[in-house]
Amino acid sequence: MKPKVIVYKKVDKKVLDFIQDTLDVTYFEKLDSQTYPVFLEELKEAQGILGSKLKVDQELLGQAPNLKIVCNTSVGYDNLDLSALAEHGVMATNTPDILNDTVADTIFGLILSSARRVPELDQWVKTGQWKSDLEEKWFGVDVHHKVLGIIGMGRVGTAIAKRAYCGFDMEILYHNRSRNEEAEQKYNATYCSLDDLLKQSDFVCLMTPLTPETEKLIGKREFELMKETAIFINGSRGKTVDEQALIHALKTRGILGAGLDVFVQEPIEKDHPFLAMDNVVTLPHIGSATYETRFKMDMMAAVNLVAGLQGEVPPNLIKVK
Ligand SMILES: NC(=O)c1ccc[n+]([C@@H]2O[C@H](COP(=O)([O-])OP(=O)(O)OC[C@H]3O[C@@H](n4cnc5c(N)ncnc54)[C@H](O)[C@@H]3O)[C@@H](O)[C@H]2O)c1
Ligand SMILES: O=C(O)[C@H](O)CO
Repeated sequence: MKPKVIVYKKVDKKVLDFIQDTLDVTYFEKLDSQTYPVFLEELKEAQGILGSKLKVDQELLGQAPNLKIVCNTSVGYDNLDLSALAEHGVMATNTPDILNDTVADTIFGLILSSARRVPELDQWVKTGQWKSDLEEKWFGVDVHHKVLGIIGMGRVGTAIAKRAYCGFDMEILYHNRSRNEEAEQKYNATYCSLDDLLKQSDFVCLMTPLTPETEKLIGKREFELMKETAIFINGSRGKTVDEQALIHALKTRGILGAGLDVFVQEPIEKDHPFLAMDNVVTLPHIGSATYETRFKMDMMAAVNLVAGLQGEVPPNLIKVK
């Protein structure tokens, strides 16, 4: 008998076929109020689950007595309680590296669109306001030859540094848990303290995982250290930033603007202050959301699932420190 698994996100047929070759799949295109109770029922038998964002904690694991592996289709795994997983003897995997370039492209989209005010000007043109030469009040700021500060110079951070250095002649500062030789040697990145990075950067880009140490890493004090002309970019997780402090910094022009792919609450509340601010560019957590990359992430998660349930070490096993 094939081991039972649950896929709880929409995946390409090729991914589903690959899993079904060796495993007995229950498939939910999404989890919502209708499908979640059925998912919980199936979880009692499931040996593996594949999907994203689901909070996997003591409570969920308590309802999954046969579970052996949880395959996240994301590189970030702050939705997983690693110590609870270890306690229950359940493996977990993620999808690193294959999304680096796609996410770095998204981050550059945010940098460019906030610096050159693309969404604002798009609306200005489309609402018929372009009737004469552009007035100075609509000008943006340059990106090229500016200073980019990257907090979290890991896999994605390094791909951002590559674009900044090779494509935009930017000077790169970074702050990280350890030195990143590749970024230093290939992209001339300079390691510095968090405070020096905040004081000197024209663009501050946050790309750390969400952990107890990085929760609200950037708050009132940090925004006050930034230049009044700085643009803040968040591609990590919403909770790495104190959103109230960011709102204050933006409203009081303590910083020039922000480009955000992630929020404390996703989807964002419809009356959230960011949505009424011209100097904020918002994206709906689309860092890796291209057809090509999402397909590769799903297939990578599927390979992990199959390997884990065939008694192999899954290629992207998350190590519990
Ligand atoms: N917006 C998106 O769609 C999207 C896409 C991919 C990744 N992400 C987020 O970005 C994170 C990073 O992804 P990655 O693949 O580059 O991970 P990574 O592990 O390769 O890099 C993260 C870096 O952050 C550093 N770091 C961790 N804690 C730190 C701290 N307290 N201070 C300074 N640096 C610290 C680490 O040293 C590491 O170099 C993910 O965990 C995820 O949350 C978001
Ligand atoms: O961590 C990731 O891979 C992205 O944020 C998608 O969830």
